[in-house]
Amino acid sequence: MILERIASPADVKRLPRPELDQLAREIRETLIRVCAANGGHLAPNLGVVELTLALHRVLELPRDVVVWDVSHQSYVHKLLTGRAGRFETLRQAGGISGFAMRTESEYDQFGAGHASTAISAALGMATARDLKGGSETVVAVIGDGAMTGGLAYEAINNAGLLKSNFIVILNDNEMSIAPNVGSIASYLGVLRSKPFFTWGREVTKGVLDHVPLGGTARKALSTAELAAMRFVSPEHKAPVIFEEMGFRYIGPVDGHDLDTLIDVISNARKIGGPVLLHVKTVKGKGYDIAEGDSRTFHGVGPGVYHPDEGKLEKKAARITFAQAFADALIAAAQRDPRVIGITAAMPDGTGLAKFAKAFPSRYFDVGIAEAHAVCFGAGASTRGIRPVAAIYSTFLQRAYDQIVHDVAIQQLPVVFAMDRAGFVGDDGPTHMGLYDVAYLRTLPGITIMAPRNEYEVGPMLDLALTLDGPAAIRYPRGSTSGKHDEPLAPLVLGRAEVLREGSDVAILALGNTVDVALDAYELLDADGVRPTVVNARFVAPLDETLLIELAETHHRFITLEEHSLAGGFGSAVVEFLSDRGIVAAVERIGVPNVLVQHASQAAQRAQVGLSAENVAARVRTLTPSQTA
Ligand SMILES: Cc1ncc(C[n+]2csc(CCOP(=O)(O)OP(=O)(O)O)c2C)c(N)n1
Ligand SMILES: CC(=O)[C@@H](O)[C@H](O)COP(=O)(O)O
Ligand SMILES: [Mg+2]
Repeated sequence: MILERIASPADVKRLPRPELDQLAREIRETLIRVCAANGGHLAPNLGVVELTLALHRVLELPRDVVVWDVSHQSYVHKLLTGRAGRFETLRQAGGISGFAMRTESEYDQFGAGHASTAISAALGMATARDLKGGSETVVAVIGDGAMTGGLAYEAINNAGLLKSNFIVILNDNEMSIAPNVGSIASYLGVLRSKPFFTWGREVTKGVLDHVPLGGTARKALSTAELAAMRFVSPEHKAPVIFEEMGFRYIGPVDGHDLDTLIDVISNARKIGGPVLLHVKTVKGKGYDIAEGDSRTFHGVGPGVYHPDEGKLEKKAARITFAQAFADALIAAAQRDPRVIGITAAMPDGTGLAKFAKAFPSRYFDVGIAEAHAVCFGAGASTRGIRPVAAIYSTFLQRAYDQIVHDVAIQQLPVVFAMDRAGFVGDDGPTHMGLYDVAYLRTLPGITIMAPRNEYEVGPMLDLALTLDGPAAIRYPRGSTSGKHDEPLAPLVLGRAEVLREGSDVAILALGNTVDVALDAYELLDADGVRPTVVNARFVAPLDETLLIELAETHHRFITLEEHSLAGGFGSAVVEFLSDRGIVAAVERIGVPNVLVQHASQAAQRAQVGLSAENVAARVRTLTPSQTA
């Protein structure tokens, strides 16, 4: 295998040209095989094989820099930068991350997981280079989906002012996770359809005829050659938005034509100022089922498809929290015509795709634009609409000022359905939903809830839609075990649910950690140890009445949460008790102040002590009859 011989980008540069095609095939075969077993972002990576090879062929890495936007498409780069031997460990505990990570390799010069950051970061790097008198090439690779995020335009705006030399490669595969939406997506479609490709290619070849190829010692392009590289065809009179904003626009270029890519990137390096190279790629390229359904193959779990047979594996699964939310939202919308659903480019993950089918005119995919999603909802709510913004906990971080300034301060009834709250598993630290309680519970007037299982999502959404102010419902990725589907007590604002009445120790569990508490109870019950188990339901308002009662009858609390201990639910309990002068010993089990790395959700839970065995052991230690 040629791939086995690639220890660094220098090896890619040395390969005879015909071997690059074989290398591309081996890379695709590796991606398909490893993602089948481990899960991962298969289709985005299959689409950038030639682009990544071209970058590695042209640039001097790691002296030069590539900043990958989101970086879910950086697997090929990883395979070419000394990580092929460990690639089988992709997304597994202790293994290769599914995203670029500064701690993983000197070739990952900027980490990511959230979208639309690459142009900003690359511009910052180019500016640092200029301040230090350096000459390295800085490249940002950003997808068409990520180009719907406002941060990208803030960076483009600034680049037009700074005029730094750097290259933005727009990897346009006409897809976000779902089809890309909005006027930027339409505009890119217009650019794609213009006859730049043929024209541009001819010009490129014309330019190359005058430029000696090979190495970095090419002569500078002449003014005439540079002018030719603007690729403005006579029949194309409309301004190119990127040109108007201070970039030299090149493209569209076939992102699977390796030779053209190598030529064009080589030349783009020689152009002064910001350059935008528009590359057309096919998401899932080279693997039929992924090409045919790049939406499913954007990101897949382990064992979702059979790599050789090229077909999806069918698995019966319990309803997920996201599906329960989608059903509850549809039911709410059927009852109340004011209810709308908003997603920031995550219709599948949040379940809103189902809502979109039921209520197409009340469904809004605003692009990768969480801040706008929240402010848009806030605006709509001032006119009597009941917006439900379904946004992953981690991505809602981006809209924090909108939550504070545009929702909470204005006391508007926007509902935040915060999916992926807690451990997300193999996506790793960029995607963990561990901070939402901390960043929300300081806001006056907000209601924060967490359902103990899938069936509690509906009542919580219904309650949220009756409130006059903002409400957030946090729920995790996937499902609960299904072992504790006992009927739910009616939901009352600010009241917890006592599930087991015991003595000595009271376990106060938030959301899906109720499962852990009930499992622990079963372990203990067998030995006659019976703690009280409470489904907290609300972080705000806290069930203060119950806390006071429990403090009188129990000598110890244990709080459980899939959230940062700093500022989380346990902290809220401790603060309340302390403020009331109630002396109670509280042990908080949750996530300490460390970055949680990629691993399975079960492993992440166990790592912080959110396992039935650990909770049972803690209860035993704290129960007087057990310690005597
Ligand atoms: C701030 C933020 N919101 C949402 C996401 C989820 N997300 C990850 S990749 C993606 C689509 C990106 O599309 P594009 O940039 O075109 O890359 P492609 O996968 O098509 O290569 C989305 C919405 C994210 N990573 N970051
Ligand atoms: C790269 C990215 O941000 C998304 O693709 C994310 O990995 C989706 O996570 P889920 O699989 O939990 O929807
Ligand atoms: Mg895309």
